[in-house]
Amino acid sequence: MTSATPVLYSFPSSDLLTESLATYITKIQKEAINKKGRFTIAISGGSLPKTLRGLIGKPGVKWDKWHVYYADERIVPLDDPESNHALCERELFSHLGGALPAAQIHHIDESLLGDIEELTDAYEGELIKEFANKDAARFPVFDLVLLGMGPDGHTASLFPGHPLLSEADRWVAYIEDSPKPPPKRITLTLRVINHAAHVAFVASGDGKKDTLRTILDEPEQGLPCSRVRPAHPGTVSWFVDDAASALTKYARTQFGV
Ligand SMILES: O=C1O[C@H](COP(=O)(O)O)[C@@H](O)[C@H](O)[C@H]1O
Repeated sequence: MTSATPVLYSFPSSDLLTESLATYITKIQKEAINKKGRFTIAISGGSLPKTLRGLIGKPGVKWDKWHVYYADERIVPLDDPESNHALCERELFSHLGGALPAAQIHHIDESLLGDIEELTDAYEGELIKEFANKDAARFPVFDLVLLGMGPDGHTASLFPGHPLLSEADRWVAYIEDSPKPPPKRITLTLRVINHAAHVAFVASGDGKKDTLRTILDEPEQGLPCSRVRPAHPGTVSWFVDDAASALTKYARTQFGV
């Protein structure tokens, strides 16, 4: 089975990056809705939610068709500053005037914070409700997964050298020893990410340039981000700024949809 080759888009400013990312997401959303009447997306936390501001007020975004999941989440209350859901609420959802129904934003069950195994099963159950039997695939096929890139090359809550990278069965898995705080998290597994129709990474700033070079120029090092290669006909794109791409020799593609 062939897997997608990364496509690199690099932008001179954060405004251009966010605008182009919004255009890209809107296009994928339109294709998904035309095909099946809904759009399934998994969103990361960290610096990513802020880069989605270009979607706010953008014509053509059909929020009522969105079904949002988290690529990873920290095991903290939903209003905790460490929560990826809280971050997405603050940066995006709270600016939509209720256009994206709350029931279509699938966050962790806060009543299960004390039992990470049960919480993980419950979150996997949310995905099963959406995806099981829809396309007869063993793994869910998200229309789009949006990922960040940590300075150590981690993505979602998949960390370099961690055994979770080899999880072959689960859709959602938990980690209790995350090297980046907080230690307890859940994450989509690499298998799920690599079954998505489209995956897009977003990374910006000078602090990311060494890691981005390793990921794109030396994929054989096997950093988690390099291991994101959706199977054909899936795609993997990188939306970065010129500061982050300053060291990579990887070929740039002119953005245009
Ligand atoms: O801990 C996390 O880190 C990654 C990367 O974050 P960034 O701030 O360096 O962009 C993020 O994608 C993930 O969702 C988050 O839980």
